[in-house]
Amino acid sequence: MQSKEPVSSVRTRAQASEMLLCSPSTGERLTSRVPSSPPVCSHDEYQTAADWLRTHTRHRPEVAIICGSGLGMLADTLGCQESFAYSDVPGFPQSTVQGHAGRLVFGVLKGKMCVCMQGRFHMYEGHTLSKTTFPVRVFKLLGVKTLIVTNAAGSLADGLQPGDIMIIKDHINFPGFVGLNPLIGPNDDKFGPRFPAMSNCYDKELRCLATEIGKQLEITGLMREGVYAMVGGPNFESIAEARLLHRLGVDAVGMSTAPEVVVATHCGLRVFGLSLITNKVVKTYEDSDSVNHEGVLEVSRLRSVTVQQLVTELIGKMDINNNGPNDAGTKF
Ligand SMILES: O=P(O)(O)O[C@H]1O[C@H](CO)[C@@H](O)[C@H]1O
Ligand code: HPA
Repeated sequence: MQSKEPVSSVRTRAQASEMLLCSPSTGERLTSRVPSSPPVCSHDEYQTAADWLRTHTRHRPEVAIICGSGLGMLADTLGCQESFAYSDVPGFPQSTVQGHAGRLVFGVLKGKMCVCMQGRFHMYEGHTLSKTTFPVRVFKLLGVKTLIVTNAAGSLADGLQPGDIMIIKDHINFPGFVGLNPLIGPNDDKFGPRFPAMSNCYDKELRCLATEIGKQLEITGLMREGVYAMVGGPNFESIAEARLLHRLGVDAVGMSTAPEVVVATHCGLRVFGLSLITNKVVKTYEDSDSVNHEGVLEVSRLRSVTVQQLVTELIGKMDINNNGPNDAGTKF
């Protein structure tokens, strides 16, 4: 049966969900934004940011690095630096989390042109997933071929201790299970296919290379491969949640990375990821320990030089022209 409601009073889905965010008594807006996937950024928005950066720097990066909590010092190692505050780059959101400076740093590392995000965006900050992953597509438009993601994470695996480095072999994108995926919305065919495979999203060759470099740096005792799981945050896990993750085979848990990697893989970037283990996730009711962000930042800073050495050597030794198994050819 057809609705008799006049067209002008038919609410769009966006208007209806907007109304749910208002107080039923006063009509006052209760929150500015919920982290659901749409609205998505348009191709023009990514292009505008990329064009702006091209006109403001002569650097043409081939490698992009996203620094996790407390790991921003990685950017300080770049030579011939040029940097921009996120607030100056069109379309970039703002970093709101301590330990994420909010600067985009261009420079050279071991002869390779790099761009480094000193601070990332998280879904729990209230950014849409499209905004959370915005820089990744901008990097693609700038000509980046390889993305290196780093994060701070809590360990569930018995063999992983605070200060250890976990090379990410695979991830579980828990928000994606409930429809919080950065690729939701109309597919932008210029970036990649509607249904991208995720079975090779952490490049095997780069993982092997990192393990070899770990041997040369004599840090193999600190390193192992594992599965990272993204949860929405911002609260840390309850004990029951920690036990569930452990039973599911998760080695380390954090509140980032998976959306960036999904978007990078979708547009054919080769990805390397590592988690710096900053804490053990509390799994027993007898354990009186509890995690906090300050402790996470402290461990990150203590290990940042080692992470820096590993990433620097990896960039130096990686073959920039090998785009890995996900590259279907650049469309720009
Ligand atoms: O994943 P990164 O950005 O390293 O940060 C991790 O550290 C914060 C919690 O201390 C969370 O944001 C978690 O995701
Ligand atoms: N849980 C979730 N995110 C984190 C943790 C953790 O224990 N440590 C650092 N980021």
